[in-house]
Amino acid sequence: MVEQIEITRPDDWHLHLRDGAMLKAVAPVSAARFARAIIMPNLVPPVRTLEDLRAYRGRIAAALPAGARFRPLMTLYLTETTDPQTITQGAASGELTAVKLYPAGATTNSDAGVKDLSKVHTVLEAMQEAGVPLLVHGEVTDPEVDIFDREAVFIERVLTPLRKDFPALRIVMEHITTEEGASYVGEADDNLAATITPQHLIINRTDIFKGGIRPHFYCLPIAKRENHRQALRKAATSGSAKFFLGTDSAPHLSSLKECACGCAGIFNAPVAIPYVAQVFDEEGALDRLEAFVSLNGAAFYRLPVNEDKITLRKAAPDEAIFRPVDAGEDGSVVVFRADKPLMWSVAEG
Ligand SMILES: NC(=O)N[C@@H](CC(=O)O)C(=O)O
Ligand SMILES: [Zn+2]
Ligand SMILES: [Zn+2]
Repeated sequence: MVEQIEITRPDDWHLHLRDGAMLKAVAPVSAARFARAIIMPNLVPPVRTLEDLRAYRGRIAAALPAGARFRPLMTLYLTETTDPQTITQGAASGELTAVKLYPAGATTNSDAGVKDLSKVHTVLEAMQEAGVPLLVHGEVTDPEVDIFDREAVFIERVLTPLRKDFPALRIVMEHITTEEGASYVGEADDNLAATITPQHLIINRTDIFKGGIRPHFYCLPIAKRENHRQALRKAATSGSAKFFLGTDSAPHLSSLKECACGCAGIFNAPVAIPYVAQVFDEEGALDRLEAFVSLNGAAFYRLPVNEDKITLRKAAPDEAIFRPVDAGEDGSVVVFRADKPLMWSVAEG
């Protein structure tokens, strides 16, 4: 029985760090565990220009503890007025790692997103040309489409035509939640990859309503039926280089989740790696954990693999890991906790 493993330090390929007091509260949490992270641009207002991007990168740097070696990989929020030159310049200078597509209205802070994809064709051409990946929140916003079907319908209505129009564009389907998503990505060419979150490997839609409504299990895309969770576990542990960890750690004040119309987003940064280790252990795939959390994402983004290591141990973590994170005078953020006990912890690193 494996009791301890050493792996290359992980990266987080989908992270919300927010701004202001929240940024100060959560940036050190991710920096303590991950070497790098793709920083989501859905601030209010969003990160739309290279000036916005530089200013945000500066605020992130200022929120990190002295001596932290964490590297934020910056992204821009795609809008119908994004200038293709911004892409070309950002790619050339190395400041821009990726561009995020939010269908307008699909998720938290997506109002400034794209309503009509034909309006961003020249931007997508510039991205394809410069090798800048497009990260997609893959859900349609058509109110007629059931919330549990929005990802599968997105693949059919948006992703397939998009890939046909831009065959050389590198795309990450963020936080996949369905069997359809996993098999579509698994069967596609190497220009398409997907991130998977810890929570979608752990909870299904029934868990959201177990014993009452559970706002801290609510995120978008919403967790689906058990067969989908099983398909995601299979994809993550398959060894396929197309799947990698994106925590989608998305902090909201507990007051904004525990209310009549709670926000979508799960904060998991303190526990993401231990929970993913537990999933891989349960699936008998600990030998593939490093690929999922530390190697596959770097390969897709054409970045070097991290040099330092971390050690994971099969032992319950200190209870403090679940303590709500204080976000200043506005309140605190509840940490994701599955109903099943967590039996893995980060021992060193
Ligand atoms: N995942 C979520 O439920 N919420 C994210 C946005 C997103 O990643 O869709 C957030 O910014 O809160
Ligand atoms: Zn999203
Ligand atoms: Zn997200």
